[in-house]
Amino acid sequence: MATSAQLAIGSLVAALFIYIIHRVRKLANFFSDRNIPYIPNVWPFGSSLNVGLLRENPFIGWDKLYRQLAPHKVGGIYSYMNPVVMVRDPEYVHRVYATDFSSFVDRGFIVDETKDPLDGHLFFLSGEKWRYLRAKLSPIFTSGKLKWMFEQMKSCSDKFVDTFEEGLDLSEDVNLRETFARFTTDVITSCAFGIENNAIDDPNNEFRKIGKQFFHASKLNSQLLVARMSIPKILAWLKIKTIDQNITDFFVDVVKQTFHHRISTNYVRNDFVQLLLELREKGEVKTEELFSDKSKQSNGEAGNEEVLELNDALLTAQLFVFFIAGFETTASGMLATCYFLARNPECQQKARDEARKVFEKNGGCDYDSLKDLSYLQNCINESLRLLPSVSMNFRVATKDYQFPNGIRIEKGTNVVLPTISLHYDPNYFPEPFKFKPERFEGQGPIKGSYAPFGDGPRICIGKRFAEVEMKLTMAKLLLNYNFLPGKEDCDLHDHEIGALTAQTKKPMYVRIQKLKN
Ligand code: HEM
Repeated sequence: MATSAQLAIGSLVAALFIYIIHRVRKLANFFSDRNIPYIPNVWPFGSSLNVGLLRENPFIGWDKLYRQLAPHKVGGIYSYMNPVVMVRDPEYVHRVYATDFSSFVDRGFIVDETKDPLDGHLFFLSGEKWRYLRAKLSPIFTSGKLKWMFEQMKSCSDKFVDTFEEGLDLSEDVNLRETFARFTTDVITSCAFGIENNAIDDPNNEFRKIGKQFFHASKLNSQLLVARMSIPKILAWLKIKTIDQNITDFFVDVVKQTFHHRISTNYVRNDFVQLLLELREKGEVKTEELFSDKSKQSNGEAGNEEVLELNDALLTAQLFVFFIAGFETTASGMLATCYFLARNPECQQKARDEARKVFEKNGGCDYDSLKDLSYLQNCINESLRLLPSVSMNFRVATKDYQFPNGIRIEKGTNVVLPTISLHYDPNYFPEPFKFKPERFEGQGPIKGSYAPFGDGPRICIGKRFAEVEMKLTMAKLLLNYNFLPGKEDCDLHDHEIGALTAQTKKPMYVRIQKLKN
């Protein structure tokens, strides 16, 4: 005879079993219950078995699902057990990014900045905290402020171009990934932390080592990032950290020392540290531009009510994200631009002629003359189309929402905006694998189809900064060097499995020739 304790345990196990079955069925029927076309789950690996088994880069795997979901405007996929809504139609994508932003404010990360001090940054924060911080930080990225710190960037750029050949074998095909990563590390450490770093010359540079460690392409790394967005509650519950402790310690220490030095010596420098100290002291950074970015224009609700204390921990987290979000993406953009210009010599020559004209007219390149490098800008845009540093963007529905075609999703549903897939879709970019900078002339691509920096109020805050950095440096490189194709092409559809930013498995080799001036 079973005792009452055994009966109780038995009932509990049975109840748990029934609950699990119910949950699994609910998840399995998630899309059919809502009449959303979907790619079934290969339980429990998700809609793409290769992605689930860590045999393929998640975004390249999902790009295939994008094509399988044609012609639907909205479709469903599973990331392991988690349903994710993929928005395929550019008009709908634009709604999620911009028009209906108030229903898609967040990326869906769950952070506890009290436990992980570097997690409380703009990229991860949600809701009111994000709104408050974005409104406070936007004035730091205005055109006026970039002009103010342009000299720091220019001096890194001059040094980089002057020493570009050092350590490179110009008689061989060259992979410039590391070269550009060292350069962009120096720019961001100079402009953000106010430190004259020297990653260009020193392969053992501390910032470079930390950057490499963070972006180390491990399968676990990229799965963790996807998991942080698709199953954030489980990760938070399991207390899984995504930033190694030594990285946290490094940044906390660097920022502490820098703040201390600035305050104790009254040293003033045109950089982000200075602006953040101003923000901490006065609660705001004065800006000369009324609408410094899209977040103020379109969400209108950019909060002023203090929901976050602008303390050292919060400011450290922002400097950390400027570093992490700023160097690898920009290096990847420059690498892609070099690679595609090398394979398109006429475009390269046209960009060089334009740069020569601008530099001759102005006796060099100042901040204001960068706007005259419009063809080069189109070449960079086209390179970021063919290899967007960030392959896909994420949002979570922050309210129940109905798409114009009647599909309804509830608050809390994960949404993916498939940047790379839209960039490769011949409906929006005819002959998608041809390098055609002229696509960006006039009206340019249709709304929602092109978003290497995301879009709407949550668009990349460093877009302008990155564009200035890339344009200035690419122009100078083109005036001094000719880029030729390497022997082997890379495969745009085969990315490193664990890379957080886009990274083709075969390197993007180029050949470099010094120009006789
Ligand atoms: C070519 C270079 C870059 C690319 C391609 C890039 C791309 C992106 C993308 C796709 C997003 C997500 C936008 C969205 O969800 O709509 C983003 C967000 C962000 N980026 Fe960048 N980025 C670049 C450079 C930078 C730089 C230089 C910085 C800082 C100095 C930066 C800081 C940030 C931050 C803080 C966010 C979060 C913004 C928010 O949530 O409000 N990025 N970036």
